[in-house]
Amino acid sequence: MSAFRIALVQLKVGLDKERNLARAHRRVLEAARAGAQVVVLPECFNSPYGAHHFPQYAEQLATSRTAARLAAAAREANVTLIGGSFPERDDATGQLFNTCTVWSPEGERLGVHRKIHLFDIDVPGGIRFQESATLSPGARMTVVDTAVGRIGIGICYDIRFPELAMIAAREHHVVAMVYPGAFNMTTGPMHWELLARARAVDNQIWTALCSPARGQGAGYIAWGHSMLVDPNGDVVAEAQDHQGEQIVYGTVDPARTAAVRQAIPVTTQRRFDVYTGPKAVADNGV
Ligand SMILES: O=C(O)CCC(=O)C(=O)O
Repeated sequence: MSAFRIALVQLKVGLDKERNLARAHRRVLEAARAGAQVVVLPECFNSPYGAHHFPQYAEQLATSRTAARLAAAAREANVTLIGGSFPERDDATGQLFNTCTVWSPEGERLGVHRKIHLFDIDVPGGIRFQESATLSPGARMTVVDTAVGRIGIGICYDIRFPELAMIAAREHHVVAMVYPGAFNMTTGPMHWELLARARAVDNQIWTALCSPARGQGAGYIAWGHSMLVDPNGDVVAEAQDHQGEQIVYGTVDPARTAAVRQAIPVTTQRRFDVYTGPKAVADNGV
């Protein structure tokens, strides 16, 4: 597997779906012209982020205008496109999901990830959010074989659950975890970078987070700070302008992964003989 250029499109998202789609399309082409082989869009890129918006913006995958635009953009730009997420309505049940689709440079759909962990939180004096008011949780992990290698997908709050990245890295050998996300002005400064670096260093994998720009127009204020973190836990690229739209570029290099794993070989030093079973913690504490 060789190194590849990744672009994180910190997109401005507003109320007008068509404008959101057109803007995303333009930015995918721009990123490709700048040499990106993989382009990532943010969570909820066709709709403002808010439980009450989701039903109005939701689309069925089979007939989705948003999915068709993503396929066309991937094909036109000749890139692997990790298409952020949009509210999806299940054809059969009518349930809504927060869904990421992944596209090949030929415009074929390679994967679909429905956000597994819904963002239901209540931070006193900070933020209360109830994604489950309108959305249902996905029930499957997603790893996708792309032209540049195997990539694990999570959406935003999914990053708080280390099991996802751990299983993707250790059982499925992903080169990177990619999280379209839209943290906010309370939990963004608290945990965004910490979680990105934690998932990276725990698993010695590349970790990419892609946020919308911090527009204030549609209610929810995203944190911005789209970033790429290397397998050593170092932030190697980060958006500098959070208000405005910006594309963050970086290189995902498997040689860096190998070097980090060789220098600090935790991947081969795990003691599964100790972690589980009745004797995992001895009676006398030793
Ligand atoms: O985990 C957080 O703090 C933010 C999560 C979030 O905004 C989301 O899941 O959309």
